Amino acid sequence: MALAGGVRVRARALLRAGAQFRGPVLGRPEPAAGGGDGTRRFANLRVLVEPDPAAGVAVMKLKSPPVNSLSLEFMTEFLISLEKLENDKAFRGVVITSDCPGVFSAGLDLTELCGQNPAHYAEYWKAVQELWLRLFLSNMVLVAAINGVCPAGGCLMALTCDVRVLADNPKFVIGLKETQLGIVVPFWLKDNLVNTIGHRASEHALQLGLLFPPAEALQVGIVDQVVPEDQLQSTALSVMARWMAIPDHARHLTKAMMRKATADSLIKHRDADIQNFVNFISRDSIQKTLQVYLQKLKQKKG
Ligand SMILES: CC/C=C\C/C=C\CCCC/C=C/C(=O)SCCNC(=O)CCNC(=O)[C@H](O)C(C)(C)COP(=O)(O)OP(=O)(O)OC[C@H]1O[C@@H](n2cnc3c(N)ncnc32)[C@H](O)[C@@H]1OP(=O)(O)O
Repeated sequence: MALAGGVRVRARALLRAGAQFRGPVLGRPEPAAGGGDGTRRFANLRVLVEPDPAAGVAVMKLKSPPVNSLSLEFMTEFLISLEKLENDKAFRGVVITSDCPGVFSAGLDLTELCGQNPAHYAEYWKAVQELWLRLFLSNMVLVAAINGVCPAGGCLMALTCDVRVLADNPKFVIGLKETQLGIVVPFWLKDNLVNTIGHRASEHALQLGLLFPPAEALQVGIVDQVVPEDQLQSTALSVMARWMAIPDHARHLTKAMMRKATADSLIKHRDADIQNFVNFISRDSIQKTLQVYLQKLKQKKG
């Protein structure tokens, strides 16, 4: 699936501005881009990709400090990296994890949702839809190695994955807390949750805006495994190895079959969903609530 129009334009702008794959990452000298040794890492500004072509797997590390919030730039860069892996036949699986200590992703970037104009909200929501669709319909096996708090839009990303492994730390809660912020999850994210944990559990989780700590997350089924923090990466890779043992075409066709109806319901109503979002987020009452919330977050330290 190709990037949607607005996101593609922004992607091109980012690439022109230099957000392409580059050699040295984390201060380590590496072969020049295109060196072809098959082992080097590559990165744009906010996503670090560690490829292991021999295993057919890449680890994507979200590194948009402080909290990996889903800004337009971050989502665009993420999708560029994902598309690059999708287009490279060497890669059949991706582990998604965070490079920001204690936070997988804080979800939608609240500064993108506050005090902007309708055109911006429309562009932003289109990018959120695109992020979800591209992950949800990915040909590759996606394993989320959740090494931090994972609320709302962070959970959205994790829910698109085939498997979620959560590090066992009571601070690492996961869930769709939207109602606590006075906002409502879109129907397609609700469907994604229902497909994952069932209808009744979703009703409770969504209405109450529940954030599940590890043991509860496992019990309700929003994650598949909880492991000690120091075993997260190795567990994610061994889960991946199990999935990689299945012939790709059969696995992928099965995944597509299982997910088609849920994805189609958004694909058929993308414009209406954008309009709905713009109308909702532009309301004075919603703007006020989000601004107060953002201010509270900012004052936390002070
Ligand atoms: C069609 C449908 C119609 C309508 C639907 C409308 C909307 C639906 C959207 C549904 C999908 C998803 C929604 C969302 O994702 S909303 C965002 C929800 N996220 C949160 O509530 C998390 C908020 N953040 C936190 O709780 C903490 O920051 C966190 C992640 C626990 C980390 O804590 P800590 O390490 O202590 O870090 P700080 O809190 O000090 O934060 C550091 C820094 O980051 C800023 N920040 C945090 N979160 C966000 C964010 N989500 N967006 C933007 N900025 C964020 C924070 O303000 C601090 O900034 P500073 O300048 O002070 O450094």
